[in-house]
Amino acid sequence: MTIPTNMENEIVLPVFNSNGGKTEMKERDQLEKIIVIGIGGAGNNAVDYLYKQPGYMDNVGKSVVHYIFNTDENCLNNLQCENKLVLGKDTLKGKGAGANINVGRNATVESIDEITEIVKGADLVFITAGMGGGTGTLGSSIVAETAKNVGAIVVSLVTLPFQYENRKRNAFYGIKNLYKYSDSLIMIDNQKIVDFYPDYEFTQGLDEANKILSNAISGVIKIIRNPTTINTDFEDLKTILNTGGKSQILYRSLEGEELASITENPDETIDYIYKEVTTSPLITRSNIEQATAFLILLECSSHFTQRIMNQFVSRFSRVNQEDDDSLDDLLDDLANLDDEKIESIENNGPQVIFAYNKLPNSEDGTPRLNITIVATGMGTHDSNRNQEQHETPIQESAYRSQSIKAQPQTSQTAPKVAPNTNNLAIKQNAEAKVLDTKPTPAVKEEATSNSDILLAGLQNLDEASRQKLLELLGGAQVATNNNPKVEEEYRSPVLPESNNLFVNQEATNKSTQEKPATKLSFSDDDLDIDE
Ligand SMILES: Nc1nc2c(ncn2[C@@H]2O[C@H](COP(=O)(O)OP(=O)(O)OP(=O)(O)O)[C@@H](O)[C@H]2O)c(=O)[nH]1
Repeated sequence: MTIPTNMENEIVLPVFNSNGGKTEMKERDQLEKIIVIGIGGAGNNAVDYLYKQPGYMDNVGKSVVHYIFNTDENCLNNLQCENKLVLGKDTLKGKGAGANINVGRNATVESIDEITEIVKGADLVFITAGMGGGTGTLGSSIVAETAKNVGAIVVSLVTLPFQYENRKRNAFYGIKNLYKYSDSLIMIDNQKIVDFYPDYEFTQGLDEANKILSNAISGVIKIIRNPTTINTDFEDLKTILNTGGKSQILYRSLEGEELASITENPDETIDYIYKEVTTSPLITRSNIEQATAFLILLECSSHFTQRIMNQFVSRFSRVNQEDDDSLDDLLDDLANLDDEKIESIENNGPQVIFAYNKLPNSEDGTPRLNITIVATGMGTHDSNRNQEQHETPIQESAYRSQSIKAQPQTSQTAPKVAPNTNNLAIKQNAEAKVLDTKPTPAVKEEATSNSDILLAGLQNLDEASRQKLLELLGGAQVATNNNPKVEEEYRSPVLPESNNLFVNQEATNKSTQEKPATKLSFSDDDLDIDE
């Protein structure tokens, strides 16, 4: 990808102050539009950490739009990021959601038109939040759904609560919803901060988690934005994320003693690097060995020779050199090479898209390595790389195929608050969003940590709830057109009393060929609301 230098093609993005009103305009070029949104206190802190990363704002951060959303206006005012949105300001008057996920969700829904305006035209949206609190837990999935609605790729990065907070249940609701609207979901387990850094001062420990969140975000942006010797771009990221399954973003920066033996003892050093990269202490289990596709950016000093690079990347692609020998017969007989013979070539290993950038050696001459990996396809049944065999995020969702790719924002007018059809659907779905999926006893027995419970739960619900969701979305989008009753319900800060929040039964019946509508039962009693 070449970065355009022609400033005539600039587009203009709206920037909000803490009142949700536009205060200034910023100019960007016509690169893919990338937006980073931190929602709730933890999400805000992660974006703030990103701002503080040395060199980030002077480099790739310049071409990215950053926002912080929160119900708590004070929290927003204390942070560096200039683009701020107070959620649910009319109702909450800038006060926080008080750890009540119902309040946080309604506040986000109240601000849905501003959020839509912000994500309009986005190609890639990062959403970061802490699961378990009032604002970010369900607010994040509403933002994610809105971003999917404009056709963006959504990468979500969240923290799981400390065990002592007793917020696992809320966190589970949040993760479950966010998972549906995310092309990639990365989870950092706060509890592991205690296990890995028991003697760190409290905020220093939190910063370790914030560092991982912000490194993952900046690593992916670098893959897209930084011109590299072997180039990668946004399309490469899309190819990898469209492989389907769960995905993981890993980042590691290494230098010094541990790498010093890379030229004398490459095998041992590569073992060390592989372990360092794939076992990041705070990230929930990644099962990276199950990945079916990788996007790997290696930025390294001159110590990393062709041979070493080949050995290292082969660890991920699981290439067996003998497989390549079997191609000799075909190469010797090129004149008779027909499609059938080409079809017989097996692509057994994961797909790997590789980017490389040379780094200067460190001052004392020792090696340096920054590695960013987007791994995906974990949890799909077929680990072969043939993409057609996977249910891709785009293929699987009628909702996504209906999504409208918005045009880049070119107007200088303030964001409108007129409701649109997609927003109404989101508002409606937000009410029905939380399914009744308490972890089964079996899951509880197996689970040993926050992340185990959450991950086991996600795996459990996946197929059935996805189907339910598709039915719901198919009906709901048609149904909510100009339905003032629905609009009114969504404006309401509290949920309707009815347990059955599936609003338009008639449309759903039509969309499911007169089968009974899928009922998504949900009441406030299902939520673990600390009041
Ligand atoms: N790693 C990390 N986790 C955090 C940080 N701040 C909060 N958390 C975690 O995120 C969870 C949610 O907290 P917040 O993000 O502050 O909550 P919120 O979404 O703003 O919700 P309300 O405060 O209730 O409006 C907490 O339970 C913590 O586990 C942070 O700076 N770093």
